Amino acid sequence: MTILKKVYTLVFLRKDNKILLGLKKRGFGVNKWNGFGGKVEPNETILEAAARELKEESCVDVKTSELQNIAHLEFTFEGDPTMMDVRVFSANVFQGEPKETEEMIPKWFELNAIPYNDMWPDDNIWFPLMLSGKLFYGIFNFKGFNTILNYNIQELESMEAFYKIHK
Ligand SMILES: Nc1ncnc2c1[nH]c(=O)n2[C@H]1C[C@H](O)[C@@H](COP(=O)(O)OP(=O)(O)OP(=O)(O)O)O1
Repeated sequence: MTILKKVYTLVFLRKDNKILLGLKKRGFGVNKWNGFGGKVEPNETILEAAARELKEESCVDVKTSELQNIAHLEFTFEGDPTMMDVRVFSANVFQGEPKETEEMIPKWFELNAIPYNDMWPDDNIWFPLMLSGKLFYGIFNFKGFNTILNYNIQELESMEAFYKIHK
Protein backbone atom coordinates (compact mmCIF):
# COMPACT_ATOMS: atom_id res chain seq x y z
CA MET A 1 0.00 0.00 0.00
CA THR A 2 1.43 3.40 -0.98
CA ILE A 3 1.36 5.78 2.01
CA LEU A 4 0.20 9.33 1.29
CA LYS A 5 1.53 11.91 3.73
CA LYS A 6 -0.40 15.02 4.77
CA VAL A 7 1.32 17.67 6.86
CA TYR A 8 -0.52 19.28 9.81
CA THR A 9 0.39 21.77 12.51
CA LEU A 10 -0.48 21.70 16.21
CA VAL A 11 0.23 24.71 18.44
CA PHE A 12 0.18 24.92 22.24
CA LEU A 13 0.28 28.31 23.96
CA ARG A 14 1.74 28.47 27.46
CA LYS A 15 1.18 31.14 30.12
CA ASP A 16 2.24 30.95 33.79
CA ASN A 17 1.50 27.37 34.81
CA LYS A 18 -1.21 26.92 32.21
CA ILE A 19 -1.69 25.57 28.70
CA LEU A 20 -4.30 26.76 26.19
CA LEU A 21 -6.48 24.02 24.72
CA GLY A 22 -9.49 24.31 22.44
CA LEU A 23 -12.62 22.18 22.38
CA LYS A 24 -13.19 21.24 18.73
CA LYS A 25 -16.75 22.13 17.71
CA ARG A 26 -16.87 20.31 14.36
CA GLY A 27 -15.11 17.93 11.98
CA PHE A 28 -12.13 15.72 12.73
CA GLY A 29 -11.61 15.41 16.51
CA VAL A 30 -14.99 16.98 17.34
CA ASN A 31 -15.66 17.29 21.12
CA LYS A 32 -12.00 16.69 21.95
CA TRP A 33 -9.70 19.20 23.65
CA ASN A 34 -6.55 19.76 21.65
CA GLY A 35 -4.02 22.35 20.59
CA PHE A 36 -4.76 24.55 17.58
CA GLY A 37 -3.81 23.53 14.08
CA GLY A 38 -4.70 21.99 10.77
CA LYS A 39 -3.52 21.21 7.29
CA VAL A 40 -0.61 23.04 5.69
CA GLU A 41 -1.81 24.65 2.46
CA PRO A 42 0.34 24.46 -0.70
CA ASN A 43 1.06 28.22 -0.71
CA GLU A 44 2.52 28.49 2.81
CA THR A 45 5.35 27.28 5.00
CA ILE A 46 4.68 25.01 7.96
CA LEU A 47 5.35 27.92 10.36
CA GLU A 48 2.98 30.19 8.42
CA ALA A 49 0.32 27.47 8.56
CA ALA A 50 0.81 27.09 12.32
CA ALA A 51 0.33 30.84 12.91
CA ARG A 52 -2.64 31.02 10.50
CA GLU A 53 -4.46 28.05 12.08
CA LEU A 54 -3.89 29.45 15.59
CA LYS A 55 -5.37 32.79 14.51
CA GLU A 56 -8.34 31.18 12.70
CA GLU A 57 -9.18 28.86 15.60
CA SER A 58 -8.47 31.07 18.66
CA CYS A 59 -8.10 34.69 17.36
CA VAL A 60 -4.59 34.80 18.90
CA ASP A 61 -1.67 36.16 16.87
CA VAL A 62 1.79 34.65 17.11
CA LYS A 63 4.94 35.59 15.23
CA THR A 64 6.41 32.61 13.39
CA SER A 65 9.73 33.40 15.09
CA GLU A 66 8.08 32.69 18.48
CA LEU A 67 6.96 29.17 17.49
CA GLN A 68 9.25 26.49 18.88
CA ASN A 69 9.09 23.14 17.15
CA ILE A 70 9.00 20.63 20.01
CA ALA A 71 7.81 17.39 18.43
CA HIS A 72 7.00 15.42 15.32
CA LEU A 73 4.03 13.04 15.47
CA GLU A 74 2.85 10.55 12.88
CA PHE A 75 -0.65 9.06 12.95
CA THR A 76 -1.86 6.18 10.81
CA PHE A 77 -5.27 4.52 10.82
CA GLU A 78 -5.82 0.86 10.02
CA GLY A 79 -7.03 0.50 6.42
CA ASP A 80 -6.32 4.13 5.53
CA PRO A 81 -3.32 4.88 3.27
CA THR A 82 -2.95 8.45 4.60
CA MET A 83 -0.37 9.23 7.23
CA MET A 84 -0.89 12.41 9.26
CA ASP A 85 2.46 14.13 9.76
CA VAL A 86 1.89 16.56 12.63
CA ARG A 87 4.42 19.28 13.51
CA VAL A 88 3.97 20.33 17.12
CA PHE A 89 4.86 23.84 18.31
CA SER A 90 4.88 25.68 21.59
CA ALA A 91 4.86 29.45 22.19
CA ASN A 92 4.79 31.63 25.27
CA VAL A 93 4.89 34.98 23.47
CA PHE A 94 1.72 35.87 21.57
CA GLN A 95 -0.73 38.73 21.10
CA GLY A 96 -4.41 38.90 21.94
CA GLU A 97 -6.88 37.08 24.15
CA PRO A 98 -8.21 33.68 23.02
CA LYS A 99 -11.81 33.87 21.79
CA GLU A 100 -14.35 31.29 20.71
CA THR A 101 -14.43 30.76 16.94
CA GLU A 102 -16.50 28.64 14.55
CA GLU A 103 -14.09 25.74 15.15
CA MET A 104 -12.91 25.92 18.77
CA ILE A 105 -13.79 26.98 22.31
CA PRO A 106 -10.48 27.99 23.94
CA LYS A 107 -9.73 27.52 27.64
CA TRP A 108 -6.61 27.75 29.82
CA PHE A 109 -5.89 24.61 31.86
CA GLU A 110 -3.63 24.24 34.87
CA LEU A 111 -0.88 21.73 34.05
CA ASN A 112 -2.14 19.40 36.77
CA ALA A 113 -5.71 19.45 35.40
CA ILE A 114 -5.36 18.47 31.74
CA PRO A 115 -8.68 16.88 30.58
CA TYR A 116 -7.14 13.68 29.18
CA ASN A 117 -10.45 11.81 29.24
CA ASP A 118 -11.78 14.20 26.61
CA MET A 119 -8.69 14.25 24.39
CA TRP A 120 -7.10 12.04 21.74
CA PRO A 121 -5.95 8.82 23.49
CA ASP A 122 -2.34 9.38 22.46
CA ASP A 123 -2.20 12.74 24.25
CA ASN A 124 -1.75 11.35 27.76
CA ILE A 125 1.25 9.39 26.44
CA TRP A 126 3.18 12.35 25.04
CA PHE A 127 1.86 15.38 26.98
CA PRO A 128 4.09 14.55 29.98
CA LEU A 129 7.14 14.71 27.67
CA MET A 130 5.97 18.03 26.23
CA LEU A 131 5.21 19.49 29.67
CA SER A 132 8.65 18.52 30.95
CA GLY A 133 10.30 20.35 28.05
CA LYS A 134 11.46 17.31 26.05
CA LEU A 135 11.72 17.13 22.26
CA PHE A 136 10.31 13.93 20.78
CA TYR A 137 9.18 11.86 17.79
CA GLY A 138 6.08 9.70 18.17
CA ILE A 139 4.36 7.21 15.88
CA PHE A 140 0.82 6.03 16.66
CA ASN A 141 -1.13 3.43 14.74
CA PHE A 142 -4.89 3.63 15.38
CA LYS A 143 -7.82 1.30 14.86
CA GLY A 144 -10.72 3.68 14.42
CA PHE A 145 -10.25 6.93 16.32
CA ASN A 146 -10.23 5.61 19.90
CA THR A 147 -7.93 2.60 19.97
CA ILE A 148 -4.15 2.74 19.70
CA LEU A 149 -2.92 -0.55 18.20
CA ASN A 150 0.75 0.26 18.77
CA TYR A 151 3.04 3.22 19.24
CA ASN A 152 6.62 4.27 19.67
CA ILE A 153 8.09 7.43 21.17
CA GLN A 154 11.67 8.56 21.00
CA GLU A 155 13.16 11.56 22.78
CA LEU A 156 15.25 13.79 20.49
CA GLU A 157 18.36 15.89 21.07
CA SER A 158 17.33 18.49 18.50
CA MET A 159 14.52 18.90 15.97
CA GLU A 160 16.99 20.23 13.36
CA ALA A 161 19.10 17.09 13.61
CA PHE A 162 15.94 14.96 13.40
CA TYR A 163 14.72 16.66 10.21
CA LYS A 164 18.16 16.31 8.58
CA ILE A 165 17.65 12.56 8.51
CA HIS A 166 13.82 12.27 8.58
CA LYS A 167 12.36 13.24 5.19
N1 LIG B 1 -4.25 11.83 17.69
C1 LIG B 1 -4.05 13.14 17.75
N2 LIG B 1 -3.56 13.69 18.88
C2 LIG B 1 -3.36 15.01 18.92
N3 LIG B 1 -3.60 15.87 17.89
C3 LIG B 1 -4.07 15.35 16.79
C4 LIG B 1 -4.31 13.98 16.66
N4 LIG B 1 -4.77 13.76 15.43
C5 LIG B 1 -4.83 14.97 14.81
O1 LIG B 1 -5.23 15.21 13.66
N5 LIG B 1 -4.40 15.92 15.64
C6 LIG B 1 -4.34 17.34 15.36
C7 LIG B 1 -3.53 17.75 14.17
C8 LIG B 1 -4.24 18.99 13.73
O2 LIG B 1 -3.81 20.09 14.54
C9 LIG B 1 -5.69 18.73 14.05
C10 LIG B 1 -6.49 18.20 12.87
O3 LIG B 1 -6.59 19.18 11.90
P1 LIG B 1 -8.01 19.50 11.18
O4 LIG B 1 -8.84 20.26 12.11
O5 LIG B 1 -8.56 18.26 10.59
O6 LIG B 1 -7.45 20.39 10.03
P2 LIG B 1 -8.10 21.66 9.36
O7 LIG B 1 -7.23 22.02 8.20
O8 LIG B 1 -8.30 22.76 10.38
O9 LIG B 1 -9.45 21.09 8.93
P3 LIG B 1 -10.64 21.75 8.15
O10 LIG B 1 -10.61 23.23 8.45
O11 LIG B 1 -10.33 21.42 6.72
O12 LIG B 1 -11.83 21.04 8.72
O13 LIG B 1 -5.68 17.78 15.08
